Amino acid sequence: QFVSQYMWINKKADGTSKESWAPSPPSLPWLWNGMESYERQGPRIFTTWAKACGGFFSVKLGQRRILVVNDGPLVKSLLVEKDQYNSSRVVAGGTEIALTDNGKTVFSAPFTLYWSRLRRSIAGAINTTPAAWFNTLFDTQSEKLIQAIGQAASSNVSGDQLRGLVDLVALETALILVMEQSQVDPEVMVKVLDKVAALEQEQDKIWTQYTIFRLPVMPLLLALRNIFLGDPAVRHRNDLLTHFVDWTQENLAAQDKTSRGPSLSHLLSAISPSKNDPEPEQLKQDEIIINLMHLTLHSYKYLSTALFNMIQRLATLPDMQDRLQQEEETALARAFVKESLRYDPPARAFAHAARVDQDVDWCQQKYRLDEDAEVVVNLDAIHFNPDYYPDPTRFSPDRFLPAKHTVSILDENENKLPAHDHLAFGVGRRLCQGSRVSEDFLTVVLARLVKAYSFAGGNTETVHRANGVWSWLGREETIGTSITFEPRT
Ligand code: HEM
Repeated sequence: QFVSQYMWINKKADGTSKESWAPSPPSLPWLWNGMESYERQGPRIFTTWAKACGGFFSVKLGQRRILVVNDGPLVKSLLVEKDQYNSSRVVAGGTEIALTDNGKTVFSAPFTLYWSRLRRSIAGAINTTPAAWFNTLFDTQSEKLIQAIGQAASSNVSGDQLRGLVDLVALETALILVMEQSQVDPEVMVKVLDKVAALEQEQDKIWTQYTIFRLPVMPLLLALRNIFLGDPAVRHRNDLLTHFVDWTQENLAAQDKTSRGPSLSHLLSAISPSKNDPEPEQLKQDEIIINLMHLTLHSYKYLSTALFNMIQRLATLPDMQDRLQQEEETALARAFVKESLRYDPPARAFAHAARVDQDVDWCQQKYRLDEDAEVVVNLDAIHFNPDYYPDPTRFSPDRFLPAKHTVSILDENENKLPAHDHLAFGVGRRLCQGSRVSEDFLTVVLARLVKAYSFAGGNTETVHRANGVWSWLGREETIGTSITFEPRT
């Protein structure tokens, strides 16, 4: 592990020399390398470096070497066509290790027979849920947000207050989707939100960041601290887990089938055999609970971030509100959601790691990609490529209205046709399993909100947060400001 984390072996298995690393940004400071710039700017700094080094480059953040991909077709080649070689995950840093119980959740688990049962069950739970059940849920949750805004002390809702309301609705939606919990006391939800915030603060701390970026000596110092004082990330995680233990036990004690179909807790605790796996070893109780918790937190945090981003932006666009409000169908609302996920994806970068040493072909050159090296997909560059998204810095939902003659952002595009898709939900084997449900949820909430209120104010400036409880790459969110909501009569 030490060798793979701190040193790279320069020979191939056959004894010949490996290719060189892809070009790196010039003049980065010794030891820290690109770490400080990344911490300040997030993935936007990758786009700056891409201008100097090209669409595929290599950089060290601290002592963590990553390979950054800024080009859709190269993403396809590495993470879709060679997905069996490039779909593992490196779990690093106290909070990520604690939250995944050292790589045991779906977000980090490898693609072995044992863990593939987990993915099958999650997909099964989502796919067997009738569309009508989702429609009712999304209508109810939209109504709750509309009412909560209406009950706010004044029609001018501050940024923080709106974020709190969006957080509550997103957390409740996630709890219903994943944990089947539709009656959670709002006070308990506030406690859960506070505990997530405490976990995130832990991830923000400088020593956690130093470990993530593999600065020498830090892992040793942290291990010593944990021996004498305990690991704060584990403490916060266990604090959160108490709720999930209770909810899972409640679910398992209740009837298996509801109007929705089998519950995720039941599916995970009694996995049915596939043809390759006639007698599956069942997941252990602690693995089930940590997965349910991670999935709930992922769903909550991303739905909340995406929804808050959208409301803030829509508040700045009165003409778009008029168009949306007149719409019978939801095609424009859906296009708005897609454009918002292109423009402001909650995860502006995500990483898959290589399972084997290999060469990468890029611009008639071969570059090395070693086992355990991380391939980081930089959406900040890919989602703003003018060859796929004409006039890319203009926020324009119309580009996602159904049209002929479009391409995928993952395909070569000699004719410069517009793209019909985005990568906010990832790609390849690790593609987000909640992508369809999430886009549906966001579309319904947006369409209903704009029919209930006209709103003004809002702010579209975003900020990079180091704390993504599921990933060292953090997340990007709108800072937000107050919005005035006027009920439509
Ligand atoms: C706006 C909302 C959401 C966004 C932006 C989002 C985004 C993402 C991203 C970027 C990944 C990593 C993909 C990769 O590494 O290629 C991911 C993974 C995942 N997401 Fe989501 N997600 C959202 C909501 C949800 C919801 C609601 C669920 C389920 C109820 C869900 C389930 C998953 C699962 C299971 C994975 C792990 C896939 C794997 O590694 O096998 N997501 N998501």
